[in-house]
Amino acid sequence: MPYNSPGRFITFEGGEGVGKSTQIRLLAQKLRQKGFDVTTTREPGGSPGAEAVRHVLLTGAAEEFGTRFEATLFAAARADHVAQVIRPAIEDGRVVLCDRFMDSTRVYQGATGNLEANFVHALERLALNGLTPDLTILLDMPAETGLARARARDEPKSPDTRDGATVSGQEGAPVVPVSDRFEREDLAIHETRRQAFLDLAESEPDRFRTIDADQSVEAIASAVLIAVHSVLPKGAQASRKAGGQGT
Ligand SMILES: Nc1ncnc2c1ncn2[C@@H]1O[C@H](COP(=O)(O)OP(=O)(O)OP(=O)(O)O)[C@@H](O)[C@H]1O
Ligand SMILES: Cc1cn([C@H]2C[C@H](O)[C@@H](COP(=O)(O)O)O2)c(=O)[nH]c1=O
Repeated sequence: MPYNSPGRFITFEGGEGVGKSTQIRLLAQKLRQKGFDVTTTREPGGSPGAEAVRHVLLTGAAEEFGTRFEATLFAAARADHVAQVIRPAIEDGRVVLCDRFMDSTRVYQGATGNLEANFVHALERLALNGLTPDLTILLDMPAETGLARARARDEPKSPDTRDGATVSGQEGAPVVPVSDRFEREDLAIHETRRQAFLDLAESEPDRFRTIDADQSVEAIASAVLIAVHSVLPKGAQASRKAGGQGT
């Protein structure tokens, strides 16, 4: 998105349970207090069509058809999400905060799903249609710690009440199982994903900011805010109504 447009697109990436939803919620609150109009969303999902596909992907119902099939479903969901929600929100001058985006496909289906790079790139080009995040926050921590957090979050709750099954603005979205099909994979695979995210961040230093997620919620939130300030439109907050409603 051109920097003379007030809209911004910020994605959060990282392994399981690293605190993406927590930080998006806190950042959205902070930005709204500053007067920005904020849209929070997530992948897979974020639009009615994509939310329908989310359930198929996360239950593992598509797994038996192979990684190409799953990756194509992720891309179909993303294309709808971009067209129906993300691009219109950015064009409307909103700050869009998205929980996972194209880098999750690069890592989960590409690096650990053994999908050929040209297949991943072709899907990405179709789904994004020219859009790229202004900033990607990578929350990094040992996979074991993130998984433990995710499991502690999920365990005491029934599948129907999982905190985090929906993100702000997605209430009423289809319920997902307590742990998704990817989360259940071996620790070694999750460690490979961690390294693949770090490699992506190193290869695109202008887009990525990597933050140590093995700190207090507050310390991470401060680091996130500093990173986000570098891409926010200067002076835009003064011209926007305080407390703008995100979806
Ligand atoms: N800095 C932190 N320290 C300790 N616990 C945390 C921290 N940040 C988040 N948590 C807790 O860890 C759990 C996972 O956090 P959260 O749901 O935000 O992660 P996530 O990255 O969105 O997870 P997922 O990958 O499963 O979507 C939650 O119970 C949350 O309250
Ligand atoms: C966008 C995207 C996601 N995934 C995987 C990563 C996670 O295991 C789940 C999403 O669940 P979350 O815990 O609610 O973040 O889906 C993927 O494999 N490929 C993707 O493109």
